[in-house]
Amino acid sequence: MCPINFGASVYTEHTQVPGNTRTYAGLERRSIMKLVSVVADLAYTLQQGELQTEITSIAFDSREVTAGGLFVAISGFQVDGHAYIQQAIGRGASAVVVEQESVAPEGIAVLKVADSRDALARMSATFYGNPTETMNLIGVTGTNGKTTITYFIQSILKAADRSVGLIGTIGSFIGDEAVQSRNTTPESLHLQQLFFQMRESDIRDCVMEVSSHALSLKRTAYCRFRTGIFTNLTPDHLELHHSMESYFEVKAQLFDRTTAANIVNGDDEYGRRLIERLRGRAPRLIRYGIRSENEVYATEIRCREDGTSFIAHTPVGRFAVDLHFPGMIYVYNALAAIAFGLSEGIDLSAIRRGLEAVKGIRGRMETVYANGDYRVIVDFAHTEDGLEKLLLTLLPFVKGRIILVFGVYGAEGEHGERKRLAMGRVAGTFADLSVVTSDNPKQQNPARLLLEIERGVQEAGGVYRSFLDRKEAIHYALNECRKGDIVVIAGKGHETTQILGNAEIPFNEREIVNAYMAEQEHSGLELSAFSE
Ligand SMILES: CC(=O)N[C@H]1[C@@H](OP(=O)(O)OP(=O)(O)OC[C@H]2O[C@@H](n3ccc(=O)[nH]c3=O)[C@H](O)[C@@H]2O)O[C@H](CO)[C@@H](O)[C@@H]1O[C@H](C)C(=O)N[C@@H](C)C(=O)N[C@H](CCC(=O)O)C(=O)O
Ligand SMILES: Nc1ncnc2c1ncn2[C@@H]1O[C@H](COP(=O)(O)OP(=O)(O)OP(=O)(O)O)[C@@H](O)[C@H]1O
Repeated sequence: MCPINFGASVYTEHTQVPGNTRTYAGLERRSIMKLVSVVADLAYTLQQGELQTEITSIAFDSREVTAGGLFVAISGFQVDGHAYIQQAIGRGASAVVVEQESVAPEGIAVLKVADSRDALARMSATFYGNPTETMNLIGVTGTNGKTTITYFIQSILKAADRSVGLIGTIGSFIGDEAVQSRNTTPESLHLQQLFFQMRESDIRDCVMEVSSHALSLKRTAYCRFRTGIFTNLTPDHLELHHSMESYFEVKAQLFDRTTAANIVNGDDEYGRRLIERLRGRAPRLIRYGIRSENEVYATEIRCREDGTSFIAHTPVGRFAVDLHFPGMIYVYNALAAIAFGLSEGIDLSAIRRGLEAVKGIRGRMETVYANGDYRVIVDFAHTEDGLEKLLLTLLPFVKGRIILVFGVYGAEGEHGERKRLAMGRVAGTFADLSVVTSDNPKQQNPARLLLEIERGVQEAGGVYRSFLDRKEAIHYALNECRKGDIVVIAGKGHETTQILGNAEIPFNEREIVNAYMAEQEHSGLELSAFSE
């Protein structure tokens, strides 16, 4: 019997997902497992207490501990979880797992491990009955394109009449039920809870985004992946990985753990390096890309303002596809999903139906306002590569100017600064007007971040204006918009908050744009503000 504890607070997230968002209230089921069973596959030293202690739940946050729970103390980036052991015990924890010498009252079991994050992953998988052992788990990794590919795969599996779970940046789905999430790849405990719930709902297929943070921080340890998909690798998250080499090595780890297929972008520089490494090894390797040397490739690619058509070539036949997304990046993302469909033996007509059924993804090339004269797009482009590809996709279709509103979140220090400079250069090169602003500056000085971005725009000879306040920046861009122009608001995509200091403030770009436009229309100002 597998113990379950889905309290209402098990999964507290910030971003919104579309659909009927699932809450865990009312789902709480309690079972009890002896500590000795929870740690059966764990290397540990028992410092005090009893292994016969009964455990009702696991928590890595003291604020979420419930009576009879097991608290795992993690030394974090911000604070040290060991400082919250007393709080966890105060909330009823009957056992704690630590990686530093810690004191606890008599009667509380204390287990010392080498790595708390790894221990959390191990115990969570055990506690929830190792659900991925009986699942078809597909992991998608790479810098850009993960979310889109997971949505394409979800839709292909649905077209093949299979129930599917999805875990990623915009949120997670247990079948059609949405679950909000904070991270692209949730913490190991939350992952195992999601997998468990999927199995409870008879869902065997699950497609998930696997971020490099997740791989580094052991969130996906003890998950059994059948298929791995690699999209591309361009500079991002270097504050954690320090170099592209170690960023690549972390991503590559996923492909040592797969059992059914590895699907890799053969046109990407790092994809080719991965292919060299995987060639001749099990499991089956499938390369995708535009070039015909790949097993799955595309010809006759035609981009329209509202979509892209192409002929997909596969070892078992070719077929026409018409995507609802404009641009080459979506051809790549679709080819990855096609390769997956093939590896699963799904027939080509279902693959095509699945791809064409994806009408839009929140914050991915999303038109949030349009009238005959101008269009406002929100997109999640937040890397140099993503921003460049977004602007290059739009360039052929814009009759007037591209007005780009963007900021760059990037960590403190040289990597963050380099990212801001690089994205500033891209904006200065391809946008007619850059409106530089803030994007989750968090604890950093927003004015300094803007100066670093501006330097890039200036180096590229771009025209720009800067506003610390993102809402003001959007208003300025909308007010500047003339017939034929496109306003692109990049960086936040699906996100609905702005993080300033430690505060997370509601910030919905769709609402801001539409409220402003409604106001203009109402006051009759549109004639002057949006004249040619
Ligand atoms: C940098 C990073 O990855 N941070 C993650 C990390 O948080 P942390 O180490 O900073 O946690 P902390 O605040 O120092 O706390 C340490 C420990 O003390 C505990 N604590 C804290 C306070 C308290 O009162 N009681 C208590 O027990 C915390 O629950 C935690 O276990 O562990 C947390 C729990 O798993 C994550 O939610 C958190 O992700 C934060 C929100 C984050 O922004 N992560 C980003 C960088 C991230 O992971 N991104 C990737 C990639 C996205 C992409 O592709 O672009 C993702 O997968 O989302
Ligand atoms: N194949 C691709 N190559 C380059 N850029 C892409 C690609 N696919 C999408 N993008 C850009 O990256 C943005 C994010 O796309 P998507 O959400 O699919 O990627 P992701 O890998 O999930 O990102 P993240 O992990 O940061 O959430 C898109 O809005 C688009 O601008």
